[in-house]
Amino acid sequence: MNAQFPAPAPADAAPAPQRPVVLIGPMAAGKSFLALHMSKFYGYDFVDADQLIVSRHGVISTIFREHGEKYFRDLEADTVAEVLRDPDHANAIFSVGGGAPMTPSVRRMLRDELVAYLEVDAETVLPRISGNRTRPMLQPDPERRWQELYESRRACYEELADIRLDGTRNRPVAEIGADLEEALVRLRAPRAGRGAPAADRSATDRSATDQEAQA
Ligand SMILES: Nc1ncnc2c1ncn2[C@@H]1O[C@H](COP(=O)(O)OP(=O)(O)OP(=O)(O)O)[C@@H](O)[C@H]1O
Ligand SMILES: O=C(O)C1=C[C@@H](O)[C@@H](O)[C@H](O)C1
Ligand SMILES: [Mg+2]
Repeated sequence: MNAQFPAPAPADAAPAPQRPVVLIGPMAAGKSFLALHMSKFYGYDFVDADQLIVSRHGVISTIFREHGEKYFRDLEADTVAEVLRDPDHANAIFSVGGGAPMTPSVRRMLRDELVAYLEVDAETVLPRISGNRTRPMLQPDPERRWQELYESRRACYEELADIRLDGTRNRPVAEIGADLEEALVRLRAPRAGRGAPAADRSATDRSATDQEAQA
């Protein structure tokens, strides 16, 4: 959980500049699909770390084969850092690869960002990756490897999540997207003055205050 978002601000402070929303979650959860949907239906910019890497360095399986995983992780960390510091991407829904948050430097960056975690179950994802021969991290047994990876990464996703999105039971992307938009509107709404009586504050304002108290 990111203790710094939303940042506490006095009532008369200028609004914080908009930041991208970083979508995390396991491989084939639907992060890129959701980010694209958010750009089409809600007007966010679409930015995807894997796509940027492919456009600049070629296909991921070849990068892994020719240079190894560490080389890919370094490219990935550089790409995430570049997008996060680019003011042109301030309005983006930014999907990152399933393994990106496992890199310590990426994890540190994401602790200061607004992070949405797309949670899924094996029943939803296994049909999407069954028989896959191109995802290097899933070889040689995609179904078994996907489950092992999710188990080992789940705690990290949970730790970083400001927003948790339910992508289980093959939920349609339109429903997941509506949940994300609703969460963003709530989190980004101007907050009531700190001195306002509790009854004047919305449930989200109260839960943000509770989060600060626990941070
Ligand atoms: N809500 C959904 N309903 C049906 N199909 C979906 C949904 N979300 C994603 N898919 C399908 O699942 C596949 C994987 O989705 P996607 O590429 O978006 O996953 P990802 O989380 O970005 O994975 P990676 O970590 O590899 O980048 C795609 O073929 C996509 O069409
Ligand atoms: O989960 C992972 O480790 C990966 C996920 C993909 O999005 C790609 O970033 C790559 O195949 C590695
Ligand atoms: Mg993707």
